[in-house]
Amino acid sequence: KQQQQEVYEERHLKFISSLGKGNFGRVDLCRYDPLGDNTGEMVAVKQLQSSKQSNMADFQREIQTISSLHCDYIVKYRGICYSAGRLSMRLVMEFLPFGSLISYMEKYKHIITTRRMLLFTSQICKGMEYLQHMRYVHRDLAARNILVSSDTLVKIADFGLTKIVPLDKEYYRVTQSGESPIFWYAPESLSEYKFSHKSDVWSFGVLLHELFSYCELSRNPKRLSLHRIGGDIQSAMMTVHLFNVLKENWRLPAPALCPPKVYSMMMQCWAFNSEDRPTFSILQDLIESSLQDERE
Ligand SMILES: C[C@H](Nc1nc(-c2c[nH]c3ncc(Cl)cc23)ncc1F)C(=O)NCC(F)(F)F
Repeated sequence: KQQQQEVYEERHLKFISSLGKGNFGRVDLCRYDPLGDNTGEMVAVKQLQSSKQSNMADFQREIQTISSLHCDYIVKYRGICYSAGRLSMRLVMEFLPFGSLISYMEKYKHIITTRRMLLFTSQICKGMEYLQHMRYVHRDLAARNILVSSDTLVKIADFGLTKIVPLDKEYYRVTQSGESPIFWYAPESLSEYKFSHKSDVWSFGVLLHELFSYCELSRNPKRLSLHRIGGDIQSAMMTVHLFNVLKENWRLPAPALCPPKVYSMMMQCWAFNSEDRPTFSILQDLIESSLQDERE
């Protein structure tokens, strides 16, 4: 078993390739190779792009969050690399070789079974149950933030927008909207910037829609929503128009070939009133029941 390392020395962290860019950060594939013989472990290393004060604080919080999470269905924290000289530090995480769920589904959509998609759904739901137990609200649950560890294991990643729900309230209210993934947002998040476990359940429903649409770009939530509200709306009005069509009970249409029980699950996640949405543990039962229906 790989030992849990806390501090990584920059001189042994060998850059291999860039994995992608997030809101304010960049993630690279590196080999941590203290022996210098290319036998070291592969790791995913995240660093800030802009050293703006506010981003530094958010990055510190992201590190604080991910280092406190210990769950099979959440990407593992490995440690920290303090860059000599540069004031910013780097977050070292486990590297998941199969990449994001979006690229995985595009590549394997012709051979992946409904049963396997329900297994992935169940794992994400378990990860979210754990996150809720820790009083964290993810706020950016989407297929782009799910990583594939193997053909039978996916994990939740990217805790850049994650917040802790205060003890005396059931929700977290955000001040600035920033780069908002509004097409994954619950109505109360669109209208009042309120985020809770129940808004994470709404986003989980949208993620389910992505998954059962095989993460096809032509069927993605943003494109389908823009088609409904009219693509020429300027962005400031987008939130208002999206809220209004949701208020009038428009929802993302059932993906082709989607099992009725699965679409029904999505629709329950998309209850307009947050208290009418199922908890992640109720969703787990619904997923188990759908799994029974799907013989491999
Ligand atoms: C900015 C980075 N983008 C990407 N990362 C990876 C990746 C493969 N394998 C990985 N193993 C550990 C990590 Cl942390 C990332 C990757 N692949 C493609 C990307 F575009 C990222 O963090 N994305 C959020 C999330 F991790 F949820 F997908």
